[in-house]
Amino acid sequence: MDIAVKICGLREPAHVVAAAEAGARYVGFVFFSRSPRHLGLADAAALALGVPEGIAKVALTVNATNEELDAITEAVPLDMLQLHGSESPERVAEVRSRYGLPVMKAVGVAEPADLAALDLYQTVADQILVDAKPPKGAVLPGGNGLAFDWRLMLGRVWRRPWMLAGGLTPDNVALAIRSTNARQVDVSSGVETAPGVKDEALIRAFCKAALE
Ligand SMILES: O=C(O)c1ccccc1N[C@@H]1O[C@H](COP(=O)(O)O)[C@@H](O)[C@H]1O
Repeated sequence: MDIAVKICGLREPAHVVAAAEAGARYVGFVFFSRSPRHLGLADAAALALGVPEGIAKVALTVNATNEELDAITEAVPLDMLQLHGSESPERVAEVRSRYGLPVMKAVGVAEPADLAALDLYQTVADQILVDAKPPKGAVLPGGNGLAFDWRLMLGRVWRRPWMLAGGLTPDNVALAIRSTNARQVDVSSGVETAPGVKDEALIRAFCKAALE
């Protein structure tokens, strides 16, 4: 089975190397100051330069303004924008056209009613990211290490490529793939030893479990 892995929230060159060597197809950089994974522009630009050809560099933003997105896209060589806030379908379409980059829109899922948003966003985004809905009052809209009930995904078909996220770890990613039929998986906290602290061995273990 051809599975694509995204390792999100990278901050260290050694972790980019580990992700690349382990077969990840996407690496994510977080531009959200409240996240322990937040990167400044200069650090992100330097990190992006070390990403091997063929691995997509994804900028994760949360309700970013045009000014913020202008600064990010001017400073950092990117292949995709991940919109992880409450961006409307119109805003997703605007960002896609303004920056000429593929856009992946994240949608938080906790119950069947949440899936309707996926139908809507697939009409304007290049990809959709199905993540767990954050708990009420959470500081972060994602990256909380929280999974949702994968049975909600049974029988769902979308016309756009989609990625499964939320609480994935080296221990559960194979089951998550089998349970949801996902062809793409995204992880952040599941390959960390503390919030924002990635671990090479966990990155390699996650990729191995997802890809074998
Ligand atoms: O990782 C973050 O800090 C983050 C901040 C704001 C929005 C999203 C964030 N991460 C994304 O959340 C999902 C799930 O992460 P986890 O594996 O459950 O920790 C994933 O798509 C990350 O890209």
